Amino acid sequence: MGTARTPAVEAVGLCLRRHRPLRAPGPMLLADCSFRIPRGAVCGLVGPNGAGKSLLLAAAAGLLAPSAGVLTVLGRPAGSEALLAETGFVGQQRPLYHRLTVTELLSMGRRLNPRWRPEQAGELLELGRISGSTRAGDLSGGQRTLLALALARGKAPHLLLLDEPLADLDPLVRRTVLGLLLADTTDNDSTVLLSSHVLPDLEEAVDHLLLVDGGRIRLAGPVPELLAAHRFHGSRLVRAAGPTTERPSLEELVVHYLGAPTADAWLAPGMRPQRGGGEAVA
Ligand SMILES: Nc1ncnc2c1ncn2[C@@H]1O[C@H](COP(=O)(O)OP(=O)(O)OP(=O)(O)O)[C@@H](O)[C@H]1O
Repeated sequence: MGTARTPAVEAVGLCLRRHRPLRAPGPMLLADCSFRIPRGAVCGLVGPNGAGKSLLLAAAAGLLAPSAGVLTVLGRPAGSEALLAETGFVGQQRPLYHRLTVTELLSMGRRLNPRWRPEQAGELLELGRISGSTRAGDLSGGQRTLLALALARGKAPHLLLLDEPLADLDPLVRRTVLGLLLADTTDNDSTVLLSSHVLPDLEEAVDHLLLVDGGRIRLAGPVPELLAAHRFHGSRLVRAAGPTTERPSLEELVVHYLGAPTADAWLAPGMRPQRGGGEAVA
């Protein structure tokens, strides 16, 4: 495990190409992404459909190898074996063994994970009124999401990577799940990186934001810093500090950047990776 100052996730010049065996290199899916997410953050990952959010999460989970650049998770190269116990990943497809019951899956989680916390898994199952004897394949979509989240959270991981975990949860459950994840950052010393298109939910829960578009990082920073660096000039959003009354909401800021795909990227100083001597990567 890294020191307290080691970022939870750090990418320097991260590139990912479409893999095309025995053919010329495929198109670039993630291009020269550089950012750092500090420990303890709840970081929202946003961007349009096809932006590269799932790829970034899968790369951090060690499921896709970078074509170039460096991706470090909790101070180790992404994909290191030691990170298996330290990270929890819930992919968009929620892969579960459909023929196994909830109890069997939980027992597998307990046997495979040295820091298994049954109560952390149990809280999420209760939210979905999920019984242990049900086969995973017989659960509803939202219940399957809660089971996948329970298996990831039960590991008490130091980094949770969640791909659209809120999409099929009802509003009350969504709010409760976000509250639990937020509490985990203190109780478990964990960091959460979660992708979502539901901006009002994110606005309440996240303290950091990463906006990806076309495989590139467009915005990265603590939410208060991002908002303070922009202001409304009449109805136009401009990049300049101003009084709090002229600052955009998180949703307005994200929508502005999505509608202006050629606008320069803005990375808060604390989210730029540091070179060896502490110099920030531009
Ligand atoms: N396994 C794969 N092989 C090749 N290309 C892929 C693969 N998965 C995704 N892509 C491509 O990479 C790009 C980014 O996809 P990704 O799934 O990361 O988008 P996303 O931001 O998560 O989108 P959404 O919000 O729609 O889920 C898309 O152009 C997609 O076609």
